[in-house]
Amino acid sequence: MQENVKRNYEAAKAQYAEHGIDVDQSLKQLAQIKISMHCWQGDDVRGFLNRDQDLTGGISVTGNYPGAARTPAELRADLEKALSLIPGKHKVNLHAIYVDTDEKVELDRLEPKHFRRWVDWAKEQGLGLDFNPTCFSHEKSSDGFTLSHPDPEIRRFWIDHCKASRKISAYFGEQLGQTCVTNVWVPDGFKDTPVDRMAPRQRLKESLDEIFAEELNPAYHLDAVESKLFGIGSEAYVVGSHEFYMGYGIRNNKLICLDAGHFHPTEVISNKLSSLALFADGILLHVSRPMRWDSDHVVVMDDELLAIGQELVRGDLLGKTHIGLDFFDASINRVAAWVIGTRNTIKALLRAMLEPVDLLRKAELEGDYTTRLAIAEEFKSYPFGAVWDYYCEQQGVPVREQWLAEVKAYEQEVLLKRG
Ligand SMILES: C[C@H](O)[C@H](O)[C@@H](O)C(=O)CO
Ligand SMILES: [Mn+2]
Repeated sequence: MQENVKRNYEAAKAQYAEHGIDVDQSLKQLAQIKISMHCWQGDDVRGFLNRDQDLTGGISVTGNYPGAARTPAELRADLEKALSLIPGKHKVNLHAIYVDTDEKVELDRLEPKHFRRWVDWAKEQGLGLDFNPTCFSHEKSSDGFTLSHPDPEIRRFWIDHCKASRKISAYFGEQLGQTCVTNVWVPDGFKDTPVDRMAPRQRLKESLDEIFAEELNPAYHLDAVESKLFGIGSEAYVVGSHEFYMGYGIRNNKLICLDAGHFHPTEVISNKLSSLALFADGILLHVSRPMRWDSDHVVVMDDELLAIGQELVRGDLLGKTHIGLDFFDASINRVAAWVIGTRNTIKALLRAMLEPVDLLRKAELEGDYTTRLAIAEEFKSYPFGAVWDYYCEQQGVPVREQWLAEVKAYEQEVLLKRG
């Protein structure tokens, strides 16, 4: 261990201890938290199933930074590089289009065997896996509708795809001995004001009921549903709105997925967690950074990220929350994007764990808002960075920006050699 890292850590630990904060205990807790790192940052949400298909579904990736992964093997190598620079043991979140098989197979016919190589790799790396049906970037979603489509044949295709996805998820869970969360997000919606808001929602509900009809072992598989306010091309109306999935998830014991970019621009998901936690079985987060819209920028240490960490820690919600990431930026090195966003998410949790919550809560209960504000502000400059450095060193990953040199070397040696 670097001498200065250890020395700074001991000094920081003593400062926190003065307020009753057990830093070693916090680091033990932090090491238990798995972040689900989304594979789609590695290749701009292209996948391997229909590589010539444009990205659709009202989401968009901009930038042309060289080195995007072109094959499952390249994507795994990039993920490995990123994960080697992030402290802790985590999960990788796959979309169905990231299937790794030599067979030509359609989305509704996918089977666990088509993902065997991913499972072998995850076992080898000691990782968990999460999953998502891909209800976009396909000819059968070209008019913007999938599970709520008025045509029963198209609906059937997407229902079967989602059912197949649950089987794959259960297989992941069984093989890896840990829960696989499978998140259903569909882009369905209208660009302009609809006449009938009810019928598509009724159809979506019926499709979901059929998809979830088969009970699967929750030790290995959990379902989540993700809402959205608007997308590109669904500005006026999204079938799977927040109210729709709040109702659906609570009534049917599904995890409710909150994506940081899926609400009104001044609305924050941190303020929703405590309410949702009182009524929902569990929560899935898509930690993202909306820049004026659902732009999926790389997660940085901003107020909202810290607020999410604080809500999870203060509300004791880490046990019922699955933390996933959802950003995609093709204007910077994609491995660096993962490292920055994932390290920040973990760092925000650490910052939240190093706050004198009991003291702040007591001040609030007593109506002493002066103390609440004063202490909260002073703690913003407490030496959490020294604790973070120590944690990185303890977990065997680079301290501070030292990881960047490794990414730059990987860029030279691997990424820039891709055509
Ligand atoms: C690729 C993801 O499934 C997608 O980003 C979804 O989670 C979403 O957030 C759509 O806006
Ligand atoms: Mn999302």
